[in-house]
Amino acid sequence: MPGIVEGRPKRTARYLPGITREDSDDELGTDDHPWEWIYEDESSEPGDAPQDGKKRKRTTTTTTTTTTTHNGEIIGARMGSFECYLGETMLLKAEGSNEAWVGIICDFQIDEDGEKAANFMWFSSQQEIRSAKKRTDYLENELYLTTSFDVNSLTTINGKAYVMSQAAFSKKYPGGKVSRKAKEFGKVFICRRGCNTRTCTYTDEFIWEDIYHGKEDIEALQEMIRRETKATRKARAAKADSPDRDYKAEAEAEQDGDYAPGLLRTPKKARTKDAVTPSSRRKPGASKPATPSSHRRILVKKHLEFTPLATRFLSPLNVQSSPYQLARTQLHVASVPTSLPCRESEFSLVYSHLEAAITDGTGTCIYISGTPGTGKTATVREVVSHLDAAVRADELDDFIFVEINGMKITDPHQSYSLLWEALKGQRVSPAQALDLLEREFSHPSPRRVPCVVLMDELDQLVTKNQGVMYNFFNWPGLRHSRLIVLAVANTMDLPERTLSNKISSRLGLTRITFPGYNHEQLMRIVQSRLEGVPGDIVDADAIQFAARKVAAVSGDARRALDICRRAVELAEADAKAAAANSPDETPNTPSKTPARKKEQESPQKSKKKPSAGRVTIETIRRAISEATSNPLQQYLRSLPFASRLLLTALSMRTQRTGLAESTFGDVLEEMQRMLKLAGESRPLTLLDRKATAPAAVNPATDSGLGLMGASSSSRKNTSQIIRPAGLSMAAVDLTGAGIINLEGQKPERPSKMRLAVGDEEVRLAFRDDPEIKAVGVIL
Ligand SMILES: Nc1ncnc2c1ncn2[C@@H]1O[C@H](COP(=O)(O)OP(=O)(O)OP(=O)(O)O)[C@@H](O)[C@H]1O
Repeated sequence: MPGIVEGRPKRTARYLPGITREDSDDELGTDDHPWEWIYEDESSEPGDAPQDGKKRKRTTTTTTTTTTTHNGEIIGARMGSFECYLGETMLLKAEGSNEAWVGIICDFQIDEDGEKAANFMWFSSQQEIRSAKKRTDYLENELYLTTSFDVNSLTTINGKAYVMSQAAFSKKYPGGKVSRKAKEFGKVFICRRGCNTRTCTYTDEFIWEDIYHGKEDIEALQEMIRRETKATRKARAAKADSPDRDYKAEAEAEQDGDYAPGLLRTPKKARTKDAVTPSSRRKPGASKPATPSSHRRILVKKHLEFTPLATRFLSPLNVQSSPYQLARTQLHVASVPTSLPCRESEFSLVYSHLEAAITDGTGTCIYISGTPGTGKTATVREVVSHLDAAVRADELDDFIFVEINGMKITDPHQSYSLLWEALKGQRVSPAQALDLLEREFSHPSPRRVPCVVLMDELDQLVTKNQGVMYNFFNWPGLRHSRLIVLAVANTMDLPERTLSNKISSRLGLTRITFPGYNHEQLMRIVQSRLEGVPGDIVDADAIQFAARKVAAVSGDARRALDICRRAVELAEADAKAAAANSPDETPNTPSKTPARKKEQESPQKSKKKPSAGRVTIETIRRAISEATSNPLQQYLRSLPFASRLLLTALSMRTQRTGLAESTFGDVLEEMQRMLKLAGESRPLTLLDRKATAPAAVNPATDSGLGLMGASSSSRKNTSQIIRPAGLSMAAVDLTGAGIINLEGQKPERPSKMRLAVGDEEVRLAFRDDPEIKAVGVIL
């Protein structure tokens, strides 16, 4: 097991947070003995509570595969003269951490690493309970029994712990303290409550000696804690009232980790978390995932009856004085829509994966891919905000959320620092953070709150050795991490390309692909953004026209929204101009104009609506042509062919790989590929106006910088060339104009290059370029 102390525990004083305790090496002795199983002898009584200190007849073995030679169950383990039994309370410790844990042995088994291990039911100290729900009445050495289990190697055992009620403690230690000289100093704890540490809910007070006598009580104890800590959770409150409620079935279905008391009694095969799929781990009573359009009522705790003025939220309807302003605001890509039409199934899928992982306390990695503007980020954020609402409504266990955007950090390694800060609130360097995260995720910590990480623009987090991507994909699979990674990228195969097929298939990513929107979907998206805008200022066919134009190219909602927003601006300007010409016309209320009134009263009579102040097909056309005739577009279109081809190849490469950065050599190869395809499908009509000496070069056989020959001998007549020097010059010119960023003064094959303008600008500029089309490129 990574990170856990192997072999002998260290002889150092260790502390349970807030509770001083001694190291227990004295109990385990100083010699390195192997751990041996202790089997129940047939003549011994099954289920004796080991805490009573009775000795039983037993047999032992040091091998892990000889269970068949023993008829009895494994009831304990021995290292030298130290023995521990099922149902006993133990102290455990972990390397690199000051923490020590107290847990009850529920089961012996062989762990995933083939080591002798035990499944522990944990106690928690009050320091480890997050949030403001900490109790204020805790005692110095008080522990809360939790519903969390964890399998740990026996080598982490550090001695025995003694748990008792407050009354028993006072009776045994009338002075209220365990003497420093006593053997059990630092190992005696009071337990009077159970706690669900992830929801921070507590059971009523109990008397430890009444409820726990030994291993036979574990199951009932678990059920009691689950029942009592759940009773305050609204989603399950109704169930608690049901007389038929089957706590045992629930307890089994809701196990943290894989342990179900009574189910796993032999060490023959350690169960792994992969044995159960996330969907089959869903609780029978768990709420169904909400879809954005389901409008599920989320019960949010209400503490105050009034909202202080300073934090009152005003609806845009109250602050937007005109329908145009409202439409512009709602169509803006930065505005957060109330729902995401056409993404219901993707929302459900992401929601159910996340809900299951948070509930089960497991890690998972979901890889989300799709072309730009297909709602990947918006959907994930929507899911997280619904999950957050569920937490606040006590329907879901608490979780931490952190967003890491590859575009917003200067160095991919900063992701480590961001994650550590989200987990612990401490700022450390990336190298330190990596070290701390490695330790954190490889150590058991049953109280760990699940962490959801959105890694957006993943392609920007690619590093030379792919360390960042590998770690973020790998950590969720570590048994103790409770890390849920949502990796968002534009291409489906980024993990395979950057990490190799072998590694990425081992990582077992859950993949969700977001397809581009078709025109009907884009129409619905725009229409939903215009809901509540008074005045009917946008024609339905105008929306359809915009949607069709965008769907034909990209299926990008961002682009459709941008075009429509610009069209609204144009219509608003028209309305203002019309109002200036006619004092009766009020630009803010187009429907109140006499012409509009008449038109609304008898729509049949006036077939053609007056366009001033409305968004019509014509307005959309203007918006599109404006977008395509801005100075950047004009500049791009006026570039020489070599530059246009270079940019096209770079854009193609960026789209194909999902990586913003390519080398000059990669881009040349991309051109070679394009030309080869074009050469196969149609005669080339490449023109390099700067070329002085046309020459035929076969693109299929030529390589390197001389690849730009256009044709084989059969197409000699149409062949033109672009010289390597032309391409290098084009790259230098484009760098100077700020269109691309290029590493170094002069392009070499390994020089890195990337677009410094939006990829969509390049596609827009050259989409209808006849010479680019002739190369067979469909942008
Ligand atoms: N189904 C939808 N309904 C409403 N708005 C949407 C929908 N899908 C996308 N949008 C809007 O389109 C814009 C782009 O969406 P988003 O950023 O989620 O796309 P993305 O797929 O993450 O793109 P990129 O890969 O470029 O980051 C946002 O303003 C978002 O609100």
